[in-house]
Amino acid sequence: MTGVKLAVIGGSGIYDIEGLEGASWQTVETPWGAPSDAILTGRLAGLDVCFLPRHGRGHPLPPTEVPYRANIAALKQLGVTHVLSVSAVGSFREEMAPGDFVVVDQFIDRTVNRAKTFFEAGLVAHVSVAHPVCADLAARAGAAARSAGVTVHDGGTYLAMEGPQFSTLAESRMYRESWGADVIGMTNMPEAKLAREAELHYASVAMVTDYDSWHPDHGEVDVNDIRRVLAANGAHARATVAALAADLAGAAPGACATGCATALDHALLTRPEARDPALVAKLSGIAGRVLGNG
Ligand SMILES: CSC[C@H]1O[C@H](OP(=O)(O)O)[C@H](O)[C@@H]1O
Ligand SMILES: Nc1ncnc2[nH]cnc12
Repeated sequence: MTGVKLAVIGGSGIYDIEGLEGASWQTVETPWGAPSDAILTGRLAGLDVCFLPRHGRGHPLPPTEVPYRANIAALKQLGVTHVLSVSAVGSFREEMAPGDFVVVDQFIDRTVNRAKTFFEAGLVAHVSVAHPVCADLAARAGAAARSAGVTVHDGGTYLAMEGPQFSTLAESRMYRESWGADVIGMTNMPEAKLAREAELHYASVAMVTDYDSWHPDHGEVDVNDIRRVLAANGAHARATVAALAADLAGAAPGACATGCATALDHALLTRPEARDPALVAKLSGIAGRVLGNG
């Protein structure tokens, strides 16, 4: 297949992927600084694949300090078209049990301390994130996880919190009972929004590690419990990525129904004569398709 390049952003507990042919760690710089770490590139099941450990190898970066813009910009610079996030989450639903994967289809963004857009003063853009994940990539990711033997839930609302502390009991109950969230994590926002601005296909597989703090039989969240579930899930995550790569290599996805690759078509609001030339140049790697400087 031509043109498809898959990136995997590995969350907590996933700092590497195995089996890449010709694997090498590449250092990448972007106009928004360095990404979380070097990026592993190679081929998997016949597909060009990149891997970026979101928190860096050894997990030095807390969720607030992850350089989300640099991460997405670096992947775009490497020619990535499709991004799969693999993340640890707490569950608000009895049936979404530790060990299960939830293929997220909606987000509630409660993060407050992160740069959330590539488009600043001098070039304003408003993309739609009504449908924040690529429906086609999400369906493929769900099928890949099922083929790896995982219990998969198709669809779910991911509440992105700032962290790094876990939620209070009152917050946990509110997110679950009043807000209708299904899972909670600290990283998929603004990542998904930035991926949309960069016209990348983005999907998120949320690996349930705990029941947050609402569940009467499970007590509080404990990082040690999370670590244990993550260790058990590592093989499932790797098998999911391998199956997804094989699927993408075997069937050329056309334009997706979500419109990820054309998100900027009608998004730029600043008139050409009012644009900041320096920002226009800075954005060439993200928005060159519509700015004409890509
Ligand atoms: C290890 S528990 C909290 C931590 O794990 C998740 O990270 P990621 O989404 O990168 O897997 C969660 O969002 C928190 O950052
Ligand atoms: N309960 C939880 N809250 C926020 N992020 C998480 N990551 C894993 N479990 C979590």
